[in-house]
Amino acid sequence: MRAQMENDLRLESSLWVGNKRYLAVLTGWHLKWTEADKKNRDKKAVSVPVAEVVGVEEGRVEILPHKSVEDTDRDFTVFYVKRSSSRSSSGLLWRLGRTQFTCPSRVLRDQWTRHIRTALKTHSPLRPHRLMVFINPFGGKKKGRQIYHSQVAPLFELAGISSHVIVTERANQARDHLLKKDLTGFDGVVCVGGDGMFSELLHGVIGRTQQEAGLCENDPAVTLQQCPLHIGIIPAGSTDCVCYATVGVIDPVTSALHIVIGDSQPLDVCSVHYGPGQVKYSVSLVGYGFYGDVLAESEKHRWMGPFRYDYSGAVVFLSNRSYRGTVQYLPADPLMSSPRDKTRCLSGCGVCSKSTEKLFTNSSDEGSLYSSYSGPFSNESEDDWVSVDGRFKCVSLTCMSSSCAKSPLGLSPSAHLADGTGDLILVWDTNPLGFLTYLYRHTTSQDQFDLPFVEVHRVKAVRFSLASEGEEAEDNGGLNIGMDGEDGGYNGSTSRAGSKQNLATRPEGQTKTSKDKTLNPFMCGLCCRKAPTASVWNCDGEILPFPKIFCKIHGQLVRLYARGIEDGASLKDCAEERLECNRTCSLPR
Ligand SMILES: Nc1ncnc2c1ncn2[C@@H]1O[C@H](COP(=O)(O)OP(=O)(O)OP(=O)(O)O)[C@@H](O)[C@H]1O
Ligand SMILES: CCCCCCCCCCCCC/C=C/[C@@H](O)[C@H](CO)NC(C)=O
Ligand SMILES: [Ca+2]
Repeated sequence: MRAQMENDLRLESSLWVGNKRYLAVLTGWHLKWTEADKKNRDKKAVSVPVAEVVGVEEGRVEILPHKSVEDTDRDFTVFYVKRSSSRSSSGLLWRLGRTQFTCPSRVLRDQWTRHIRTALKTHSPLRPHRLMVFINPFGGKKKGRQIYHSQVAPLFELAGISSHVIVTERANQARDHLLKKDLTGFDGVVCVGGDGMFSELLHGVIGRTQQEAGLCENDPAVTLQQCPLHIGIIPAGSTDCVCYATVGVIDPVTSALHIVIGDSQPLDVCSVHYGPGQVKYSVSLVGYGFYGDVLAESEKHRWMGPFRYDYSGAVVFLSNRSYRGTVQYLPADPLMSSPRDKTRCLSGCGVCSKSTEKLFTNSSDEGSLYSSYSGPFSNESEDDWVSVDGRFKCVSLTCMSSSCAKSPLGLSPSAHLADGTGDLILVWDTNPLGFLTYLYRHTTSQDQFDLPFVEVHRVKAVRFSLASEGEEAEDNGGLNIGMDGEDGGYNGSTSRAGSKQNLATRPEGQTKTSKDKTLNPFMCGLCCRKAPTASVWNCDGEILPFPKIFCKIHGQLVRLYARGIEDGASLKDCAEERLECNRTCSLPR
């Protein structure tokens, strides 16, 4: 059947590109053209997977930066994905490649365009035909509209995608639209903005899917239904962490091309249950302590634009806070992978593919992806939970590496996009220099987990609650100085929650005295106020002012128009220094 289709689509002709003659061959999977010299010996050859052909047009056509069409009888123009490596990021930049072919006759030209279009339909079933696009005109540097109209819309038009564009007028408009309005006929939704806009789409798409399935998303016991609508991200925000961690570059053209060719990347999602029966979703960071405080501080300075995070980071760092609490987690299967295994989740990741088989019972059947998910944990008991009690600088949970321009390897460099787990990072209270070392290592290829006051666990679920008032009063608000070890390092232990050996594992050396305070050069008056006893949660850039939460990772709950990070030159540098590639398939597909 497949061979028959392959044969029907096959086309082979001698065509001209400029003033050179080429042998052009279209099979079901590739379009290849090979330069032929006078003796017909092969010279230069270009091969483009059909899956990466963007479109074909009659005549001599140009799209970017401006559209121009010369309507000639014997010419056709093929547009496709062309890679160029970029040293400043971890992935590869994609550009629109273009080749103009001249045929000996109009009949042959029409045969070529027809065959290429049929091949696209046959081999790229996930290419979108209709998209709903939400533009946040105020995200990042406020260039969302311009980015969409100049760099993205022409590509959508070339690929024959019809888009319904909504420029938002208020926060949560995109989310509400997805929850309430008619979405019939749309293949996917796209946001032009930052992580906050992505989060709106995430909530809208997940909420809508559960509504339609008659499921109560607020109930932590419910196994959520996979979302059929794909999400595309055109980066135009401040951090653009989700885009960076799933594509490897912050580049609107690259992201638009991933959408156009219908790439599909499953993504783990963490549901965060808080307050009286409420839920939020996160893919990049559920963070308490430092990251919560930075977000709360940065919201006061939105007018600064993307710089607000640097400013607030410095303010919060200088205030040197830490918080007491109890963290409980359900460990993931250690045989599958580990956050310290120094691998990296790249396009075609083997760990994620193995997880697909585990997460979905009939993974060989594509249609079953949305129906037979077995849930993040069905067999575990209370005895499987591990409980940790102490004073923390920050507690972070991330479903993916959360790499971004500031931290090219991310919060957890070996985390996976679609393995059904998250990485829980506990940074125990330490002195300012120690914590600065931890933060600084995010910006380099040094291992931020190789510090005595940091631990990381691959998990399926997490609970957090504040210390009781008595415990908190006992050791509130102190400061240390000096590097790790005796003064601030962690030497606590953990216990199984269910085994009731429990808790009280406060790291030694963290008793705060007034003498410590007088020694601290970072005080600058900021700490003279009584330190707050509770922080807030940062849920992908949104503040959750409820300390007590329950988080559960839902493997591959949504799908993005992306394919994970492609191995680029700069990534190779990282790999040589510290990380090994665990990709199982070679690209392009
Ligand atoms: N028209 C609008 N007016 C005000 N706020 C909006 C509007 N449209 C969307 N928003 C909200 O603005 C918030 C921030 O937007 P966005 O994420 O696009 O940019 P950012 O905050 O600069 O980037 P990042 O989230 O990557 O740091 C989002 O949470 C979104 O809910
Ligand atoms: C001395 C240098 C210190 C530099 C510290 C760099 C630490 C970078 C860590 C970045 C983690 C980003 C995680 C992403 C979070 C997003 O969900 C969220 C929304 O955009 N962004 C923020 C900043 O909260
Ligand atoms: Ca994951």
